[in-house]
Amino acid sequence: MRICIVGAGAIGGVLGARLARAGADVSLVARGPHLEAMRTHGLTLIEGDARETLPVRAVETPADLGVQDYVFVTLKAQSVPAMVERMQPLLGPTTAVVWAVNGVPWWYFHRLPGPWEGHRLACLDPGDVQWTGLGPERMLGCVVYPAAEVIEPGVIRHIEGHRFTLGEPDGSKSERADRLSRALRDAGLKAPVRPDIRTEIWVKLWGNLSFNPLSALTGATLDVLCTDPGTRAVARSMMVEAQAIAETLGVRFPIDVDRRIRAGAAVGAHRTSMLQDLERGRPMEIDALVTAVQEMGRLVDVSTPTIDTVVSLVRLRARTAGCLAD
Ligand SMILES: NC(=O)C1=CN([C@@H]2O[C@H](COP(=O)(O)OP(=O)(O)OC[C@H]3O[C@@H](n4cnc5c(N)ncnc54)[C@H](OP(=O)(O)O)[C@@H]3O)[C@@H](O)[C@H]2O)C=CC1
Ligand SMILES: CC(C)(CO)C(=O)C(=O)O
Repeated sequence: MRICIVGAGAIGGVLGARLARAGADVSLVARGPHLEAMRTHGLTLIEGDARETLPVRAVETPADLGVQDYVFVTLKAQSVPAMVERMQPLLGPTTAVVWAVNGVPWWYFHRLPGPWEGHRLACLDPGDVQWTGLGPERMLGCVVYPAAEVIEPGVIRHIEGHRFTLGEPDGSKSERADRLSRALRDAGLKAPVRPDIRTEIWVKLWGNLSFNPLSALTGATLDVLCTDPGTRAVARSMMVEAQAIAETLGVRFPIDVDRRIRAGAAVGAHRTSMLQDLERGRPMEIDALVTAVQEMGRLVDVSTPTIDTVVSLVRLRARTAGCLAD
């Protein structure tokens, strides 16, 4: 089974190191000093007090690798369109593309029974580049629960979490999802296959759509955002608006907003990935995490006053810091 990880930074690095350690046929696509470090010294994974360096196959050009059985996308959402053409040599007729990216996926409405089946979200896939170039039928949903960080080139700190929940967009039980789940389990990760991946996406997204922009606006860590009465109230209102959108689209949340906020607080003094991107002067993942939810609100006629306010504030924050993705 040939597995490729496109965008092997923090999350892709955890996956790559775990799969390589388990003896899987895995290749990593990366760039810059991080790629050079992995080529020269191997990929170092730090988990708690354990530090291990593994030899990995790491390349800059996907064409060097040929057709794969599974291609994990672990890029930030806004980096994917520019990679679509370069990914073509990895894709054969049966290749599954595992969408391990936070936020609303561009294929959200693919095979979603109901009036919006096949609808395209403009802010996520302008010009349908991903829809045409990757193809929604290749997509296997994946909700990423671990937290990780590239602390220096070639070195990943896996902070917590082991679950990569998988699911087919049409909710079917498939051999490709089961096979990948077994491979991830063999690598010591948790990879349950769920019949309703969109519910999982929304539960994770609840936190990202509110905590991430609020952290970028305030500089606060999760524990503070979730307990300060002011930011907690703003996050809660955004989550309630998002819940109304998701429920209109048929999602039934297995937990309530307050439990989700408590789970965020329990992560502790963590700087969200959006805050980290802002601090490092990197493009912020605003559209997949927040703007797409606003766009879905317009689609299903649910008003989103708090989300609208936060979108405009965080976009301006990103623009003034030079961190607005193109
Ligand atoms: N980190 C975390 O704790 C969590 C992240 N997520 C989600 O997972 C996804 C991945 O995030 P994360 O791993 O943190 O992101 P990272 O930025 O650490 O990893 C992405 C990697 O892709 C590389 N890259 C970007 N463009 C290209 C290109 N054209 N060619 C080759 N390499 C490229 C980046 O390189 P460069 O650095 O040079 O840009 C980077 O190394 C995101 O959607 C994120 O929201 C989900 C849960 C937790
Ligand atoms: C906070 C965390 C790790 C989990 O919600 C995350 O997804 C992010 O920082 O973007």
